[in-house]
Amino acid sequence: MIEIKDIAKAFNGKEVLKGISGTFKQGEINIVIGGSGTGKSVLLKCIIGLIKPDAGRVLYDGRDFYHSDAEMKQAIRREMGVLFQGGALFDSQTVLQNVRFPLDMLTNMSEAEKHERAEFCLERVGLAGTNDRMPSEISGGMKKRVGIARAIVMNPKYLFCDEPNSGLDPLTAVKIDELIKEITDEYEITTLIITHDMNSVMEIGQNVLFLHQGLKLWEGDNTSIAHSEVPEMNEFIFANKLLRDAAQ
Ligand SMILES: Nc1ncnc2c1ncn2[C@@H]1O[C@H](COP(=O)(O)OP(=O)(O)OP(=O)(O)O)[C@@H](O)[C@H]1O
Repeated sequence: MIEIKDIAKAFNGKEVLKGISGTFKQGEINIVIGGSGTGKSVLLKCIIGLIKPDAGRVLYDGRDFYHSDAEMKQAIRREMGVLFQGGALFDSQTVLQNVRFPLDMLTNMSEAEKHERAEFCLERVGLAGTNDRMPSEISGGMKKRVGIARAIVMNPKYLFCDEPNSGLDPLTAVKIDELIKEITDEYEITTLIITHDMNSVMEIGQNVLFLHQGLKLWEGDNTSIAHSEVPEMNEFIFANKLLRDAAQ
């Protein structure tokens, strides 16, 4: 479980996050949604330690990240898997080398163990047999899968996905969502996704936080989202005609 408490962040006097709190439960898909520029990426970066918030706390199973010593911070970092926007693969490395990269950097496993673990993760995401392909030789959906394999290679307790569906066709996007959900269930991971994709929210969002101009305006599950009485959120979700029609 991850708890965030009153996270605030300003850049050059401009408040981007104005005190965000929430709880992300283990084994669940937690989604932060909101329009462009509402602070989703900054919040994610504050949670994973890439940007230090001006105020607030981030608790990883009770361990206060920003009030931990270097050793504890390092231990928490090793429990995180991150799927970066666009996959962020190394173009000059093969698929297998990309997946085993965290093992090379952070473990002293033998070559055979690293190979076996990376291959296992590639199989788990449906990419058996692609070890030696280069990122330029695979599709956008496959790149996301490689990114997921790399994010889970260290067996994370916490999985963070930044816009996992960006640039994918709708069918591939659904498959990626399903894969993230399956992996979350299977390994009981605390998963946090940031997105503006309402399809993901409706498909897999078990706990959804809506951000607007640096504030959390709504929180709930995907079954109650269509009945929200928050105007800003209704405007955001019903921008999608299909959802508008479905709600009538
Ligand atoms: N390092 C930074 N320095 C200054 N301003 C920043 C920095 N990072 C983000 N911002 C500002 O913070 C605001 C929120 O940005 P953020 O990237 O979190 O939005 P977002 O909700 O993720 O948007 P999008 O969905 O378009 O990615 C924006 O106005 C952005 O310009």
